[in-house]
Amino acid sequence: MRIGIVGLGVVGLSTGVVLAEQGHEIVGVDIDQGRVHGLQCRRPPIYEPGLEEALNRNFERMKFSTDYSSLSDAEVIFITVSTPTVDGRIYLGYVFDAARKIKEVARGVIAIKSTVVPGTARKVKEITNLKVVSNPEFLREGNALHDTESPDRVVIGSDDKEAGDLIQELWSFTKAPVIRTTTDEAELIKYAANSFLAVKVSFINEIANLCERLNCDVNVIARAIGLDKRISPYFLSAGLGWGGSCFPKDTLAITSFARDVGEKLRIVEAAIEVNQERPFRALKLLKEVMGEVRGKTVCVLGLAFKPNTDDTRESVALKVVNLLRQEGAMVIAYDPKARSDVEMVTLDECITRADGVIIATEWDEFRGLEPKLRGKPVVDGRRVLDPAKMGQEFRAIGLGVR
Ligand SMILES: NC(=O)c1ccc[n+]([C@@H]2O[C@H](COP(=O)([O-])OP(=O)(O)OC[C@H]3O[C@@H](n4cnc5c(N)ncnc54)[C@H](O)[C@@H]3O)[C@@H](O)[C@H]2O)c1
Ligand SMILES: O=c1ccn([C@@H]2O[C@H](COP(=O)(O)OP(=O)(O)O[C@H]3O[C@H](CO)[C@@H](O)[C@H](O)[C@H]3O)[C@@H](O)[C@H]2O)c(=O)[nH]1
Repeated sequence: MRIGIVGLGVVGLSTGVVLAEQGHEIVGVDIDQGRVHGLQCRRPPIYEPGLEEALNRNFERMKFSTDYSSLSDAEVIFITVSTPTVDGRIYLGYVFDAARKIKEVARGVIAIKSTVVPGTARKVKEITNLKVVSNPEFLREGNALHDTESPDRVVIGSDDKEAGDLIQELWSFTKAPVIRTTTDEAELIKYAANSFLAVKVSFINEIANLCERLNCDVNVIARAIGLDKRISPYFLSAGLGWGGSCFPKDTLAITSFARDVGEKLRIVEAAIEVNQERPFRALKLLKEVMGEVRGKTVCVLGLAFKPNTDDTRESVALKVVNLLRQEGAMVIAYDPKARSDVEMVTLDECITRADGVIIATEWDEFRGLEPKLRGKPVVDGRRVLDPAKMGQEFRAIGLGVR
């Protein structure tokens, strides 16, 4: 099948390479000239494990362009453009812009993969007069290709049976359970899933706060409650909180959307509030072991919002950096992949030069650093170190002082 992809970020590219691997012809369109040019030269614009290799393997079946007319004979067109939150509300301008341009050139079925509030697919149908299916994406960055090939479920929201059947057929190779819904329900499923996961992390972070007051370890609590199948062990890692390109914007988008239709999502709003406090928590713990940070050099280990990505969007690590700077500290940082406006140094230099250290992302490289870090004021914000191997000047999220 000839498949169009509009928006070549992590979602568009993962969808593209995975469907190309299944033998489909892919036409990718993006308004970002640099991004398209890089892809034409086999260079992905982002770091995602396996992406460059998959792009090279399937390059013969993948075309990239800034010109929407290349979508003219595509049978299915995925919309995978950004849907940022602006002033606390979802901004759908990129989706509607894509829809208007698709309308000019194409006749295929539109499948919306971007995360959008309920009612958006119906609006895209009004704009384009084409068949529109909501097919939300649940991939995680760092695992994007695996999650696209082997999702836990495929959600297909469609008010037109034939169009829904076509998209269902496209993903049938995944063997994942398929949930057929209305477009509004499919759109809401995506927000309910992300909100639930964000709530789960904020919940364990509140228990972590309590553990710090007591002689308790949140990891012990999380392990024990996670063995209850109804709770499950996933998304129970206490730390500096959730960041990234999805949870922060999606929880804001759905809470403001809910308010607009007359409902307050109190639990999701509380989860946001808990999350906003996380960087302050890191600073509080650091001050406990090194006193005021003014005039001192603090090393932040990890800038990406989570390991195995170079993505720093809404990264809590960067919020910690800003907070340290506001307090008058000089900040240096090390991250295996991510970059920022902070002075970047090697791992060894970061540790040697620092008066204090905060571990902000749980890169594997940071495990086993106890001998190098012992004796320095250290805050383990992601629980990668063994507290038994650290000295007095050590604090960890969710660990009471013993
Ligand atoms: N990042 C994730 O892990 C993830 C997972 C599931 C769902 N989502 C959702 O999928 C969507 C895309 O996310 P992403 O992280 O891939 O985004 P991204 O910002 O990395 O990429 C989006 C791309 O869309 C392009 N674009 C914007 N407007 C366009 C237009 N009118 N025409 C053509 N191209 C246009 C941008 O130039 C950019 O290259 C968002 O709605 C996001 O919430 C993201
Ligand atoms: O136990 C946990 C799990 C996650 N996090 C943090 O939560 C954030 C999000 O992590 P993760 O969900 O792994 O990353 P994303 O790639 O943002 O993926 C989420 O957001 C995507 C975009 O909507 C969805 O498709 C995915 O299903 C959903 O997991 C990160 O900052 C993590 O550090 C924790 O603090 N503790």
